[in-house]
Amino acid sequence: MKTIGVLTGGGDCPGLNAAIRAVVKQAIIYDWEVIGIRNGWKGLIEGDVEPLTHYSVSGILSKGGTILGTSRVNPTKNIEDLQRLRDNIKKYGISGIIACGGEGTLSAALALYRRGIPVVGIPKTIDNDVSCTSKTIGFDTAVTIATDAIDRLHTTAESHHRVIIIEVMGRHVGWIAMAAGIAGGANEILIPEVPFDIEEICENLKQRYDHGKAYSTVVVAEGAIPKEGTGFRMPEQEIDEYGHVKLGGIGYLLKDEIEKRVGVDVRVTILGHIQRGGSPTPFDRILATRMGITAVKLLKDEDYGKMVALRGSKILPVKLEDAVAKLKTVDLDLFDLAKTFFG
Ligand SMILES: Nc1ncnc2c1ncn2[C@@H]1O[C@H](COP(=O)(O)OP(=O)(O)OP(=O)(O)O)[C@@H](O)[C@H]1O
Ligand SMILES: O=P(O)(O)OC[C@H]1O[C@](O)(CO)[C@@H](O)[C@@H]1O
Ligand SMILES: [Mg+2]
Repeated sequence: MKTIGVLTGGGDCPGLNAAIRAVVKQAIIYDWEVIGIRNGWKGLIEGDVEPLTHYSVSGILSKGGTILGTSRVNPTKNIEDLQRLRDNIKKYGISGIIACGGEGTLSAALALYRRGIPVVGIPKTIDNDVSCTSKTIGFDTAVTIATDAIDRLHTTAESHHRVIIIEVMGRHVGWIAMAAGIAGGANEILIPEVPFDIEEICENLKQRYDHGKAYSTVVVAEGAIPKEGTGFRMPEQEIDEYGHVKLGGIGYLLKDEIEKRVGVDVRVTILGHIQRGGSPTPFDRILATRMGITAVKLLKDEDYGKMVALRGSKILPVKLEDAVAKLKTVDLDLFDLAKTFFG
């Protein structure tokens, strides 16, 4: 009999509960015990844990968020926390840890693995920016929500002959913007990987009006940046308690520029955390279920330091160090395809 621990770290996303449920169900088949670690690595440092049984995971498959809670705490920040974490692993008899997280939480998992802690990772983040896996848990749901929003904003933009800017999440990468932009037929898509030229965008929008298309939808990732020397100034940005730049608001900067340069009525919708809430899509439920089960199997094989990944149609292990070596940025061939529909 083994005892394993499971935690969720970083921003929450739909599908985490489906993964936790799968971990618990598979562990029960092996006759193992599962300890739920509350609020990411913080719970392991503080010894904030709860046993997870059949009953604790009953009815959570379709529920958004994470029943375990989450945080962005770095367990390797100081030696004292690291020691407390080790003491708690010993205290609760944990022989393997499953960490569900984005590149930050998984980098911490790798750092712990390198210090001898038996850990495997499950990639989750609406941003879809973890390498070595074609999809992360939560991305499909976020794209579905953003596409629905674009569809709805499209009809009102058309009725009022307006430009509507839809700002979506995507701190370092533009996967949500690109996927939802293509699916929703956006007239412009702005992503962090390809700095934008405000003059070019305004020219395209003007041309649409000249050609009788008296409305437009513009999708912008929150982390989009202007091309240098193109006359678009970004304000100073605030930093949050975990050292992340506080994003959100590029849509309003674009609005001012477009109104000034094109002379049309512009409205802005910032989708924000709506993209991270609510029920996961069937795709995310299935992905999370498969990943959760495979992660437990890796612990059974004592195949630590790995992350489960979607490779083609299979869920396979990859090295954590490869998964976090660099962010998975947008496929620029796909972005080129999206450009066919700009203007
Ligand atoms: N190289 C690293 N080593 C140890 N800890 C790290 C490392 N990089 C990031 N972290 C910790 O992981 C936390 C979570 O990272 P982050 O906030 O990026 O979330 P995430 O897990 O990537 O999920 P998401 O990006 O979807 O919100 C960070 O706040 C930081 O404390
Ligand atoms: O929950 P917070 O701290 O506002 O985090 C927002 C960030 O989290 C993410 O949603 C990733 O989970 C980013 O796209 C976004 O920038
Ligand atoms: Mg991250």
